[in-house]
Amino acid sequence: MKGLVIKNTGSWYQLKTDRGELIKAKLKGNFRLKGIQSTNPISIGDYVLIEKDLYGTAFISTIEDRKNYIIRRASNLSKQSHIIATNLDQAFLIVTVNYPITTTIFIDRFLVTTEAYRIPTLLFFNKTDLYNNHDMNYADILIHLYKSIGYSCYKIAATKDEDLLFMEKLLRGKITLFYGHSGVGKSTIVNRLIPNAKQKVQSISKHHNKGMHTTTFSKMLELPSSSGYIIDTPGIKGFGIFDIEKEEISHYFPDIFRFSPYCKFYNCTHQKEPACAVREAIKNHYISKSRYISYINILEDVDMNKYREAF
Ligand SMILES: Nc1nc2c(ncn2[C@@H]2O[C@H](COP(=O)(O)OP(=O)(O)OP(=O)(O)O)[C@@H](O)[C@H]2O)c(=O)[nH]1
Ligand SMILES: [Zn+2]
Repeated sequence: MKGLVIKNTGSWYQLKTDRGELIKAKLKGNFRLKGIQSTNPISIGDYVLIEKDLYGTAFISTIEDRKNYIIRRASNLSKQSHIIATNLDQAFLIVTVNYPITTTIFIDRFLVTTEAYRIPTLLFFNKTDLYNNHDMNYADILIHLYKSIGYSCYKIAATKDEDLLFMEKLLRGKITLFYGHSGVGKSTIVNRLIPNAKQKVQSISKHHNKGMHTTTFSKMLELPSSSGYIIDTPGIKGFGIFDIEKEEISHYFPDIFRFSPYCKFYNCTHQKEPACAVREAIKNHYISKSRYISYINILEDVDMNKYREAF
């Protein structure tokens, strides 16, 4: 029997089988995963094969190859990673230009991660009902920028039924990761799309002092009207990209990567090298300065061999 892992409690897994049943399963004692060193060999989003023993207990025997995955370092000191989710079809980045402010560095760090993991990403500018003229103008500038790079962008308000209906259509039949700063409205959106999800919604003032490295087990929430799933990531403040080379970072900035083949040096990092086509493109406004600032920001982390949460 085949199953999709939709919840991990640490000691057992909840699966949705290909027959549509919900079952609990355990991991076989001798189960080993080749490849990534991870604190959790099985993650939500994994497709697994299940065997039942004589007593009817279900065991996960095999895991199918993953299309992609998203990870973070298990803790600051550890070299091990923690897989947050696998086999994602898309990611929704929820952004607000105010209440709270989402910076372009935050947006770009997330986009680099999803580019690296080849996860299509859509941007949703939420809380538009609260925007004044200035907020709306700024949102439009950002939307213009990110659309020109190739990302779909939408203005929404979690309070508007038609916006939720629109989101729901984009979620149908897909596994979607929700991500965004604390307080941008992820739980509000999830609760309205999935009325029995009961994701905690907090007032803005209570959003401080949330534990950054508490190991939360993410879960997949099934949409009532379709075969889609949402992965909410409460408490997770960043993902990481492991083993990335300096020269590789610009590959995950499509707008910068477009120009880098024309740099004099094939391994140009677009900082101080002569005849750099990327810096020339910035000068001529083909690449936005804010994107270059984010690029340098990530480069500096790699330079210092520093693993920082991706944003
Ligand atoms: N006016 C307005 N308020 C919203 C909107 N979306 C969310 N809110 C409010 O913003 C606050 C924070 O929303 P949450 O849904 O808890 O935010 P979150 O992104 O889930 O935050 P974390 O769980 O900390 O990651 C709540 O008070 C919501 O009612 C919106 O579109 N318009
Ligand atoms: Zn260059």
